[in-house]
Amino acid sequence: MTDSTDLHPGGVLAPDVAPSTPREIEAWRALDTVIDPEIRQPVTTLGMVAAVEFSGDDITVTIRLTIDGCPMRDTIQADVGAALQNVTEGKVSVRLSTMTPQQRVALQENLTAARPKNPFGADSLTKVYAVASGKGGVGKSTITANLAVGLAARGLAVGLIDADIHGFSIPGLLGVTDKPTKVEDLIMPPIAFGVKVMSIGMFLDTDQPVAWRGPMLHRALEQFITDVYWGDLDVLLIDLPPGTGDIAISTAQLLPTAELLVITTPEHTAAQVAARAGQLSTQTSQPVAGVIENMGPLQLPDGTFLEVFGSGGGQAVSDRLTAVLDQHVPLLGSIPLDPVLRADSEVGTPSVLSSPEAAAGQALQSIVAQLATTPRGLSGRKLPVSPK
Ligand SMILES: Nc1ncnc2c1ncn2[C@@H]1O[C@H](COP(=O)(O)OP(=O)(O)OP(=O)(O)O)[C@@H](O)[C@H]1O
Repeated sequence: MTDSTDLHPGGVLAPDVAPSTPREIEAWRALDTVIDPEIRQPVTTLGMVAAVEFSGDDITVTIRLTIDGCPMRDTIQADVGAALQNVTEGKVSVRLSTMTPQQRVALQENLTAARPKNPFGADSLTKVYAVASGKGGVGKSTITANLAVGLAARGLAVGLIDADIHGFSIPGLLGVTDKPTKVEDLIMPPIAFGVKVMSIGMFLDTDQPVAWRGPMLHRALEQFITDVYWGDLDVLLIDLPPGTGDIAISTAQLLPTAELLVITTPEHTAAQVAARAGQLSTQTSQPVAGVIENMGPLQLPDGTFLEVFGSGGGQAVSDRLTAVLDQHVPLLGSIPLDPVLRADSEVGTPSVLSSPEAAAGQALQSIVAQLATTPRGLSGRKLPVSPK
């Protein structure tokens, strides 16, 4: 008899029927390639495979989902079926069951065992960008959502926290309707376009107004950081509320390696307000990674440009912050006013993917390229984080 204990976890997460024959072991190895979409680890190591049973050439696999009604059930079922196609000529059936409470506790313990309470603390290798603006309506959330999706499309593991608690719009921008699932006390963020997304909006009725004070906002952000299973992220983006409020200070405390991205429109008054938001970084010791101008000149069908919101604001903020902070703060790009970006946002399909040839899509791609860092999983090298 072959010892198969290295193929699967033990204890309560051990399979009901352990693989023993060469065929079963081969099937088990094929299942190693099936990655749970939420946890991003092989279903075999998570204890999600309860049994692999042959009847002649037909094979039946029993998968334990973490919770009943898991939103990823169809994906997991399809991936398991696909992984076993080459293992047998016979029929492949995938049966779904649900973990027991004891199994869920064991899984949560396994997932959190080696994890620091704050996975984005001072020693973290994750690049953290907090996206700030001086005032509302400048397109901060739209840009944050697009940057996250663009970075994920380049193979980076990306998380996105919507900390714009009063005006949360990230779920809509990414078409997320799923609620986060829970494995005991651990929250599994929904995934959209490869990005793990958390928003307070996922816990509220859509029409409910939110009147939260500073300490509650701090606690909400803290929970998003400590109670959510983010896994190993290359990049974490935070969509901050507009202005220089409490949550910006909380971000600096809870995410000590965070760098700011400052969004402004081209007009002079907006640039002044944006520069003030950027200067807050002197109080919180956060470097400013760059400035992004949004709603720049709109190209008309005759090829001329219409400066709806004026011009030069992005460069002005970059110059001002470079002068005031003791560092070069680059203008990372100017995204033009583009009806395509607005229309894509409305239906939850980010332009960076769905309209890369449009004017805004191209500008966003260029900014993504500047922010992209080497995927940690592939390189095994440390990321250039710069803790203050
Ligand atoms: N470059 C652009 N071209 C056309 N429309 C844009 C552009 N950028 C943003 N918009 C539109 O402007 C509106 C405001 O954008 P968004 O909600 O992202 O702003 P915001 O700065 O996050 O606002 P708040 O912080 O108040 O939530 C949205 O309807 C969005 O689709």
